[in-house]
Amino acid sequence: MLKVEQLTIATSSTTIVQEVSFKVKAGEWFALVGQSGSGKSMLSQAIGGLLAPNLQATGKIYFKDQDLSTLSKREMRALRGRHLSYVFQDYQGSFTPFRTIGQHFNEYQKTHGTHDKAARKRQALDALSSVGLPESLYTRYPFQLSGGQLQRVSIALALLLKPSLLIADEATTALDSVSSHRILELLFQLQQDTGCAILFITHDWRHVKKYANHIAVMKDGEIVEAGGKHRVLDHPQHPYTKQLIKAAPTLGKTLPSGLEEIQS
Ligand SMILES: Nc1ncnc2c1ncn2[C@@H]1O[C@H](COP(=O)(O)OP(=O)(O)OP(=O)(O)O)[C@@H](O)[C@H]1O
Repeated sequence: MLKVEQLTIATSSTTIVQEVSFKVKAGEWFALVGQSGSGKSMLSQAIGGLLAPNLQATGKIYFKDQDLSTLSKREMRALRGRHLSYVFQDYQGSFTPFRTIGQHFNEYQKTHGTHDKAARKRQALDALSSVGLPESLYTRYPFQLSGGQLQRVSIALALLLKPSLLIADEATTALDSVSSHRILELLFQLQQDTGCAILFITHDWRHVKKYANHIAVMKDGEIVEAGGKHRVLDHPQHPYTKQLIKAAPTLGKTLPSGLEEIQS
């Protein structure tokens, strides 16, 4: 579904992401972990054509076998939202303060071609209830919602058009642990329901352990190790992966993945 090949991202003076390659399969929960500043967000932005203008990307990104570098800005905009969407850590920044939640849905739906007004409203109300929110929030303003509710709305918007890939960049970092747990359970449920793949960027190994199928570990702009969850968590090869896992006491004393040892 997503294939990144030899992707390098640089400014005129510094290389930030260096020759990164990986694949995300349909329906998979792919976790990208690594220290702050290692280039995870930049990588995720490059996939959707969202890099800042001072950054240059080289290499190839294929989404469903289509080379994204061949798409025009317009085609890329159409792809975002419909086939590939994002949930960001800074969910507040995705909302315009003096527009109701309903208006946010409306605008998004119009951009992506749902022309019938009644159908838009019905779809938006259904989307709110799919993320466990009451329909009454439709007429509220973003600042009248809690952080957890607002992040639910951004998930509802991100999944509205049933994308096949959702990029969740530190989606729960700004939430308290109860809200964060609920949001992840919701994402997991929605992933089961819709079959979308998730590229999940996180610092939190508990979430990796619980939800990921596949893990890639990033350090200083490079993927230093990647593999299935069991392999990476229980039998890490790279010293940096070993160090990160060791520093995550919440993984417990049994096998870090919590799975049974593989019998060879
Ligand atoms: N537009 C930009 N121009 C130059 N450098 C940038 C730009 N945006 C980000 N950076 C730098 O690129 C590096 C990688 O940033 P990025 O946000 O991808 O890291 P990250 O791994 O996602 O970190 P975190 O986990 O803290 O979110 C950082 O050193 C950051 O300061």
